[in-house]
Amino acid sequence: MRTSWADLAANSAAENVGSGSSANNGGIVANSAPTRPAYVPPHLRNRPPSSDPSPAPAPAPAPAYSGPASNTLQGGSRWAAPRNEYRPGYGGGGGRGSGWGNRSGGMDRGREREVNPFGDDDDTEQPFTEQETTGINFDAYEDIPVETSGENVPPPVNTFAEIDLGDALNDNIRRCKYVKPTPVQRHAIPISLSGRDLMACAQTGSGKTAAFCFPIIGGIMRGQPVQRPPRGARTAYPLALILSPTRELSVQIHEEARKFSYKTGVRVVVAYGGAPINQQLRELERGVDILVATPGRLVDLLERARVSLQMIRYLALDEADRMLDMGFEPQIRKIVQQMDMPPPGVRQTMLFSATFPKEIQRLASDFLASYIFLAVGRVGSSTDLIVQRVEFVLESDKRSHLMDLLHAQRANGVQGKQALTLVFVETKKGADSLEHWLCMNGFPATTIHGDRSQQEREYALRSFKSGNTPILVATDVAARGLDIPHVAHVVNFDLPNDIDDYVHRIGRTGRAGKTGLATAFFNENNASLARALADLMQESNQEVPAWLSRFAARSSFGGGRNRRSGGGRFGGRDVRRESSFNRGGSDYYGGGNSISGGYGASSGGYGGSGYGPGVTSAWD
Ligand SMILES: Nc1ncnc2c1ncn2[C@@H]1O[C@H](COP(=O)(O)OP(=O)(O)OP(=O)(O)O)[C@@H](O)[C@H]1O
Repeated sequence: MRTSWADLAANSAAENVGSGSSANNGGIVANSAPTRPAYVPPHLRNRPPSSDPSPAPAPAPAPAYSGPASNTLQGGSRWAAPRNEYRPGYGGGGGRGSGWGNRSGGMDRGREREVNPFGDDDDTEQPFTEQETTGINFDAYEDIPVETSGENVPPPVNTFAEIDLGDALNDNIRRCKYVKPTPVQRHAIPISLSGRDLMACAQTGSGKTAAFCFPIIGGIMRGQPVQRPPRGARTAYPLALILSPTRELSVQIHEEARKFSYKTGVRVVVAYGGAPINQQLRELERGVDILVATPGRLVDLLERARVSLQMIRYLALDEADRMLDMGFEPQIRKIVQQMDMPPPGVRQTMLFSATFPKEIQRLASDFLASYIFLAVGRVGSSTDLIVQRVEFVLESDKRSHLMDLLHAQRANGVQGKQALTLVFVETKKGADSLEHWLCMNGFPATTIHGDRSQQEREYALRSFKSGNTPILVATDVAARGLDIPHVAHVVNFDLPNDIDDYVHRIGRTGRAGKTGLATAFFNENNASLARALADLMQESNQEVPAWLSRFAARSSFGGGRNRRSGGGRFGGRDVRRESSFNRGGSDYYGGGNSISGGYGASSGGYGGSGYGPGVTSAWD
């Protein structure tokens, strides 16, 4: 028997409230070094002060795949700068392992102290142990069917210990309290470490960020030494590029990547629009191994010749389907195909998302070479950890209905604390107006949308995360990727037109094994979404109201980009399995492998009217 939504909210709140503030420090951590330090490439960092700065190349493990590892840019003589131009300066240390050369060992030079992104001084000597509490409920993921396709797929691992990530990175995994890899990590990390290109689809909140960060950081640590331009050069030459669609998501990925790369000697820099470019330029001048960026700001930096992509070995697109849709595709093509980035097969490319429409998969194959397709759970499915409710609410009743929900939630709150509630609306004006109305009615709320300044956006997010303002009214700018602990309830005050957007929105709760609640207000205006919504809910074992089923039966296949129309429940995975897929021989499909659970034939397809309306102005 189902409990009431208020009970669910209370339960969810109990799980989500009170395990300490997660206030976000936000943005780039300013370094307090009095003088500007020289950039030191990873292979020259962490050497004893008296040692010869000329590096002995790290003995890189023989790669199983001859792609990026044989990159002619690696260790090449493109840059004739004398090696003693580089001076140790960026912190590092702690490495104990063999086979990781001089990248993981060493010490802080005192020239520039690496800020501890964990904000503590813990030591990390304890081994990985199952007993440690991480808050993640792995049982929730055990039954998820996994499918891979492509040639020679490397086998998954069960533990981090099985993966050769190096001591420094392993220490950081412990600091993050990750005891064992999530399913997407179990599969994706060995694939990426073997050098293969990857298109990976896994549910929201299932740990995709680490799945692409670990192989990049590990790869840079053990890669061949790279010679880059001398100190003081104005152009930065990152080895890895991680692109994401929003500023806040780029900031978040940067924060995560800094934790994972702490004391590895790998330097991560973020560049995104709306923030002063000068500070970002200064960070880039100090050197960058991994650049996390939004496309607009990156194009700006490329046009100013402040960043060159010619040494890129790793390209990761987070929210890849969004990055390749109509709104972003031209910018992505410019960055990836029309500047100086090495082509597919030379660089290694990783695409990650919780949703991967087929037309986007087809497009994405332009950026990949002989890739492996990985689906953890059905492509575009929502996690069963989220209890989904859909209620029929007329436009004119939405505010009072929201008020009822919030009152009940407050009454059921834990220790008088309002659980964090994220309310999605369609327009920026609508967001401001609803925020004002909520505040007037005694519910502290803030907003995040594209008309707010970046400072306001970051402030709003911090205030929400810390619980100071427990209601955040947002447009789709907050729909993807944001990992905000303790969000107990997502309300779709206005439903999106696209079911994939709905999947990402509700995915702001029910993350990392925790449960969550999502409530949608539905009325005639959303009829085109009815079928996709009903199918999605059914797939995730949710109660579908009879009235929604009637709407779904009435609605034609034409609206809502109904990805399930014409397909079986588990149909529609790797597009290469479809006979219609033909990229002129530039790629191939090497067979499929369903690891657990069975999938029907790939007969699905979009019955919808083409890809959605493109990008709303909320996006960066
Ligand atoms: N192996 C692990 N053990 C414990 N927690 C983990 C592990 N991997 C990731 N997490 C945590 O799970 C949460 C969700 O991870 P992440 O943000 O990478 O999800 P995601 O799959 O990228 O979600 P989305 O699709 O919404 O972008 C984060 O708080 C992260 O720290």
